[in-house]
Amino acid sequence: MKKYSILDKNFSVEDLRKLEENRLEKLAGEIRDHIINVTQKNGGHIAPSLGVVDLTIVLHYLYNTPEDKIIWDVGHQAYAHKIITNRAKEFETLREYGGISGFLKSKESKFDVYEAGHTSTSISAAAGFAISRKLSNKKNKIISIIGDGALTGGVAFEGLNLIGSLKEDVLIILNDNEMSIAPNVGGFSKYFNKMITNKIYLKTKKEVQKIMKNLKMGDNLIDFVERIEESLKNIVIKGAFFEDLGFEYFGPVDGHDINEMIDIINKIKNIDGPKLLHIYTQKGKGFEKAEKDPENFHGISPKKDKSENKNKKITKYTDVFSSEVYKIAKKDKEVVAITAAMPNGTGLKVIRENIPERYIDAGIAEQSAVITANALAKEGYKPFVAIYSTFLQRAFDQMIHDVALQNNPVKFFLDRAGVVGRDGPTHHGCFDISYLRLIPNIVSLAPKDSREMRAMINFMHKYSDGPITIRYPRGEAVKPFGEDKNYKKIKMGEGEILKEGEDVVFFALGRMVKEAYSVSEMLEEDGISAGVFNLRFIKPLDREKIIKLARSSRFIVTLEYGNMPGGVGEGINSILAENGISKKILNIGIPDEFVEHGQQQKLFKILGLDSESIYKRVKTWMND
Ligand SMILES: Cc1ncc(C[n+]2csc(CCOP(=O)(O)OP(=O)(O)O)c2C)c(N)n1
Ligand SMILES: CC(=O)[C@@H](O)[C@H](O)COP(=O)(O)O
Ligand SMILES: [Mg+2]
Repeated sequence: MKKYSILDKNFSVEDLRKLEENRLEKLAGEIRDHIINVTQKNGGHIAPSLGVVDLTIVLHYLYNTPEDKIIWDVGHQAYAHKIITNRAKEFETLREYGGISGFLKSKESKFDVYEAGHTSTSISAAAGFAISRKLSNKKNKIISIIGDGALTGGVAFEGLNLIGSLKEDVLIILNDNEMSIAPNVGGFSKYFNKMITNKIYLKTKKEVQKIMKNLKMGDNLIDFVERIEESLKNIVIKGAFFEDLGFEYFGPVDGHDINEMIDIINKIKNIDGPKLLHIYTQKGKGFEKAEKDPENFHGISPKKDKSENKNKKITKYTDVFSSEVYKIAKKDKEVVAITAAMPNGTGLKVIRENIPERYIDAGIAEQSAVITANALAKEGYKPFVAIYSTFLQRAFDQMIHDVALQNNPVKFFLDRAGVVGRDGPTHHGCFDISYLRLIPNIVSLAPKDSREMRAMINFMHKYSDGPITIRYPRGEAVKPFGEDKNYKKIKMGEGEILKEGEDVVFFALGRMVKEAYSVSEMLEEDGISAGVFNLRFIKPLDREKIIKLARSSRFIVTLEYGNMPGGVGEGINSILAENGISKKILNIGIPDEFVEHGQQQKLFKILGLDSESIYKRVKTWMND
């Protein structure tokens, strides 16, 4: 037998399949070490990935991947999959610009058969692959792995519903670790828990099956079995939820017992039709700190970021939101805080801990969270809904059909707006400016700095005419700057003139106001008089001041931290066109393409959004 090392450049998935079963545990240890070492340096989803190392080995050991398709839900737990599928060395570049992605990427490997980043898509994807397999007369296997958290997302159930009716050969593996990012919530979570812990149920089910097997026609035992079944009805019927949907249910099985998993998967592999295998695992398995605190070790920061910020007192936009919402909620009993499974990331943890009666975690169910908030607002409550920009995309229809159409005063806090960094294109919050601008009735804000953000949150709290949103980026908040004597006076639809200038005027939004301000100072040094207008509102735009300033300037530049199609730049262009103002206009923002993963500041620069790049671009453009 060839000696193996997972870091050996030539180690391949074929080598794994040649290993004796009793060597797999050692391999699991080696893979865990590699994951721990790399994530300590680069950051990343350490706990979810450590939890499924054993399962990943078993799947690649038993199945003929990539012909047999393994679909990972989210993909944040797929580090072992990457390492096993011939990327062990490259894994050292995890989440670096140009390096290995933190999620699945088809262009990275043919083993990454389906890309994700948002949860709960793996079951519907399996349905698509199963239909394709049938239409093309293929025989490959299809396996989806979904976490208990991801199974709180409605689309997962839509997928189950479809596969159950298709009756195709698909194996869904439910990886149950009782954790979403935070402890998992909701009825299903309790239900799974019961299935794992209810040993009586498991034992008795086996007993009943044994009795049934030995039963002969006309046997008096029929009465006896019926009585047992009757008394167990509740439990057995509950356990049969997946079976009623058309799946054969197996488990629960210890997801760290490689031999047991090999055993059961070998047994069920060739059973036709939809199957669900329930495994239970420990998030963070093999790394003590992560096992003890899986919530904080769900995803960790890169070492570099940690050491850079060690002695710095930084205030993040999330901190500003968190402290402000807490202050407001303490005083106002009508405030209800709502998250879709992200109490930590959004900063709502403080409400969970201090005002639990007015804290709702809807699960990974953005659509449901938005509808719930809408009904609460209708009843006179003040829902503060905190959802990342990227995840609110899931609830686009609810924003239109429920909230905006009924014009209820729901307050939305869109964290991670703009480029988030290492998570990459599935997570960048690039589209909210465009997708919210097109919806009637919704007022939207973006703060230029932390002080303005506080003022805006208080403005939102008092605003009761309809839905209102605010967007802010991931990470450190811009420190208060500018004259800004009137910062407390946020008035509906009014922007703020920060600086006047006749040569060029910058209409800047949110995070970009600071850059515009710096560029204006650089231009002043070149003798170019530059004005800066802080838009404050994405919608409604301050038409009056925009027209006035545009008329009094020779050049116009718009700046936003979001994708440009449908953005504020386009909004300003149309205001100017409507008013017959024809001047040279430059729209700056994120171009109409997906942005790769990498360090946040680096991406900001690559996109040309930093003041140096803008300055150079504007100077060239003015001279063209
Ligand atoms: C639509 C959507 N909302 C929120 C998230 C953020 N998120 C990523 S992983 C995760 C928890 C997933 O839990 P589970 O599926 O049980 O996987 P585990 O991390 O426990 O292995 C959440 C909430 C997301 N990726 N997609
Ligand atoms: C996998 C996933 O979707 C989350 O874990 C996400 O990576 C969190 O992002 P933040 O680190 O910005 O909270
Ligand atoms: Mg989980």
